Amino acid sequence: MKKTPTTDWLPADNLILETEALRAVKSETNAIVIAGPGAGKTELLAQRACFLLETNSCIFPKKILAISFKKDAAKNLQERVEKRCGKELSQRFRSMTYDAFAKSLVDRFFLAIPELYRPNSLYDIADDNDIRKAYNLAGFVKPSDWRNNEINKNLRSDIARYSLPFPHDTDLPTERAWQILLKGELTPTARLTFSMITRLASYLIRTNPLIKRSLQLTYSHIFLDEFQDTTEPQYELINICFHKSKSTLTAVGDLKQRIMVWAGAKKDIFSVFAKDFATINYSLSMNHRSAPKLIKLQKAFFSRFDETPIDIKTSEKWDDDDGEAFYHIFESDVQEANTIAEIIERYISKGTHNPEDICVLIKQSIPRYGEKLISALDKLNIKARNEGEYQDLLKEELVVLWINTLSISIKKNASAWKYCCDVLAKMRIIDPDSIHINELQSELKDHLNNIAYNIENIRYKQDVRDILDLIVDFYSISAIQTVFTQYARSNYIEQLKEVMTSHLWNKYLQTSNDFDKTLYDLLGKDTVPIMTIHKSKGLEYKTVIFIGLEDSAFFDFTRNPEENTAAFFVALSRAKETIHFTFSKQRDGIQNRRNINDLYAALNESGIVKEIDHTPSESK
Ligand SMILES: Nc1ncnc2c1ncn2[C@@H]1O[C@H](COP(=O)(O)OP(=O)(O)OP(=O)(O)O)[C@@H](O)[C@H]1O
Repeated sequence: MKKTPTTDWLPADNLILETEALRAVKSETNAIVIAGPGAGKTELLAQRACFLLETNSCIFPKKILAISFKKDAAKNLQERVEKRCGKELSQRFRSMTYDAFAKSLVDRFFLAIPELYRPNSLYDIADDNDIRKAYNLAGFVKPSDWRNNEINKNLRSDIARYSLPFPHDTDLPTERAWQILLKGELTPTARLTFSMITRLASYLIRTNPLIKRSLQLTYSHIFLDEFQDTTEPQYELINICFHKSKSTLTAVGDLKQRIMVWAGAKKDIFSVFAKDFATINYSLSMNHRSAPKLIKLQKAFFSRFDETPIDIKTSEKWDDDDGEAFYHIFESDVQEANTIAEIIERYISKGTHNPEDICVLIKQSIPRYGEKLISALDKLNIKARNEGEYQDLLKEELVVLWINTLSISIKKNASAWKYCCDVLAKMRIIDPDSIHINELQSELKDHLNNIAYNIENIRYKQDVRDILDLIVDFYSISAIQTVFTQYARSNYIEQLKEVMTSHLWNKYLQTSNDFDKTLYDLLGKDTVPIMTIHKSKGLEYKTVIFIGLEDSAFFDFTRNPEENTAAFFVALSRAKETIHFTFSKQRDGIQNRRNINDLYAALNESGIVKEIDHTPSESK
């Protein structure tokens, strides 16, 4: 294996890293990298992976484990590393979500879980309904309370707070609910939330020193992305797995983007981690993403956070006066939808933007803030959709396999063909460069003909389901479960099949039975993404349009100003060149901007936001 001396190593793709970033990339100790939006935190992790693998600082055959929150973030990082340092080296880089990491431990070492805590069967993922029912069966929640959101939230966090083993005399209801969910007393199968799976994984590692040892021997380096959002159960797992080990941990994050405290993010995570793992801290000062004027806008928010502000530098690719921000005032959400749709149409028809370059962001409810805009865009023949519904689905390995296989069944597509051949070779344990690959390819071609025939004969929704089954049968369910270990336990494959069947069938009808267009639409091509701020984390767009800068969108601003300000900060920091904010005087009643006055104060302080009042002059 070729090895680059550490002194000769240069960042991949000729990227220039600021001094602190380069130090963090080459760090030999546990480290925290704190940096604002667009500073290149994700890029830094990709470069560090290249450094460790290319210089063999991650000594062969040891591996790197990268843990993110969202499936798309984990997948993007995996792809970035593969692109930067090639297929062979990147085989020693494993990027997954916290949920997938915990679940893979529970699934792989299922029988090592002590009997009392072992799920009774293949388990499903529990939702709020399951949790309520479990507490109810345990005698602690009345069905009449079921519709109370606050109760739901508390039950979910009680379940998450409960660390194993039993018993905790102080919380018998939760202990009983745990047992009900674990042993499938509600349904034939056990139902677990991801926080329960994470607690189970921690308990498994705590009670099995050999598994812990093998984990530490496998992974010499651990990356933790978006560290500011780490919850207590997640930190417990990381700590149990790697505390006092020889593995080196690198955590990257930004306190200004901490928007998951409501979901249990640990507020003192950086200081606790720094103490437990004796970290060296690095701080980055570049923003590679946003134009200078938008950086000015972001800076106006810095004083709102409990963090020492640093002087952010912009990329040299911009001119000083690049970047624009607009604040629109509308009479009603109908006027808002029509005007914003026209603005989007102008961007697209001028040729400066593809639909995917524009992102519509909403604080919470897409039906309330986005539906009218979707209809107004539809009238202009512009597709827009709630991207959050597709984001995770489209990153599922099995979904990627389905889509690629379907796509090469109907027309040539070199990258999809290569993907399917590579996966098939892996499943059949055949070297892609050996002569046996020809047999495998002709087997795949026969199968594709069969699928193409079935696609041509789709009449009912069931036909779509059958095609997905056909594909699973061809690769074989056991091979899928071996290569994509996340499907090893639980009936997740069945759930995915149902969701995919519905999406494909609906789009097939919408596209007048054109299966090629069906796939194109499913992938969100030529479509304006609409999503909540939480779904936009880590993403970036040429233009961002934030709908509804109003009190009711930030309904708990007064109680929780910091997290709400952080949410707004995440939204505005997704934009590369332009951002629009809207305020509508009428949206299901009169809207105000009194409680969120501080957000407006910051926009004003920046001195760059242009106000456009669209209300008819008689009602101003
Ligand atoms: N050293 C660099 N030189 C040039 N461009 C870079 C560099 N590092 C990152 N970028 C680019 O800047 C943008 C932001 O990078 P990245 O997504 O890694 O930032 P981040 O710190 O993770 O952002 P956020 O926290 O806002 O999600 C991306 O388009 C990335 O390709």
